[in-house]
Amino acid sequence: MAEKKRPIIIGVTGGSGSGKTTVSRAIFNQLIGHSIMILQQDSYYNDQSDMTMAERAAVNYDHPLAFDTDLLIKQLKQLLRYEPIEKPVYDYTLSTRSDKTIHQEPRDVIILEGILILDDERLRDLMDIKVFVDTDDDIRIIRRIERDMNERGRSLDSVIQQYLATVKPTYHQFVEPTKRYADLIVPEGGENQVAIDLLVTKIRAILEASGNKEVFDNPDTSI
Ligand SMILES: Nc1ncnc2c1ncn2[C@@H]1O[C@H](COP(=O)(O)OP(=O)(O)O)[C@@H](O)[C@H]1O
Ligand SMILES: Nc1ccn([C@@H]2O[C@H](COP(=O)(O)O)[C@@H](O)[C@H]2O)c(=O)n1
Repeated sequence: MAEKKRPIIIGVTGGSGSGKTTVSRAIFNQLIGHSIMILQQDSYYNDQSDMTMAERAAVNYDHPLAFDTDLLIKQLKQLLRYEPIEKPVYDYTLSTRSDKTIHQEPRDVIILEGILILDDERLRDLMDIKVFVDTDDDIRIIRRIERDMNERGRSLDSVIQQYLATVKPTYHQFVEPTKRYADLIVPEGGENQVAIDLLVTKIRAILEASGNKEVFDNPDTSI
């Protein structure tokens, strides 16, 4: 009996500021016209609406327990059955989930991106390709300072304090060790065109092997 078609999941991980989002978007952009989406693990940070801002500021956001991984797995399984999901929306300035959700239709290719997606065996087991974006700590902290001050409403002091107290030690405790689960380790992130081309070629091959050569005339270009 022919195997039932199912979406493929590409996991893209690495430390904060390593270039995960850049790599994911580069893959997405090369496959526009195919049925593809990006799902960010950050959308699945725990809802903390019952906590004070002081309590939220004390949370370690780089620890596996900061995420609602059960919800992420539940929604990934829905997408794998070609069912739509109501994706949570995370607010970094308030450090909690917004009361809005985004309706997401299923797609043939799911790029799952986040710092701890390879830490949980249940998530690893759902992935077809696992990628670790490898970027030195000093480059990542410089990028993070710029990003958190410009986009996440943080002060320089708070970024440095958080980096030294939790981001850096937790990266070395939980994120960096997941490199051993990766099929591909990508130095230089979004600038590594060879790695991105290899990934896109592999994804196209998987899609063709599964009889999925669908290309849309009016592609969905939103991420
Ligand atoms: N290879 C690269 N060279 C220079 N800047 C990069 C590179 N990759 C990413 N960046 C920049 O670094 C910042 C963080 O990258 P991003 O992809 O958002 O990282 P992550 O998703 O891992 O936190 C962004 O401003 C991005 O434009
Ligand atoms: N309320 C929060 C939630 C998360 N963070 C930090 O975000 C980082 C993960 O996002 P990337 O896009 O950088 O991969 C993670 O390192 C958390 O420390 C936060 O600061 N506040």
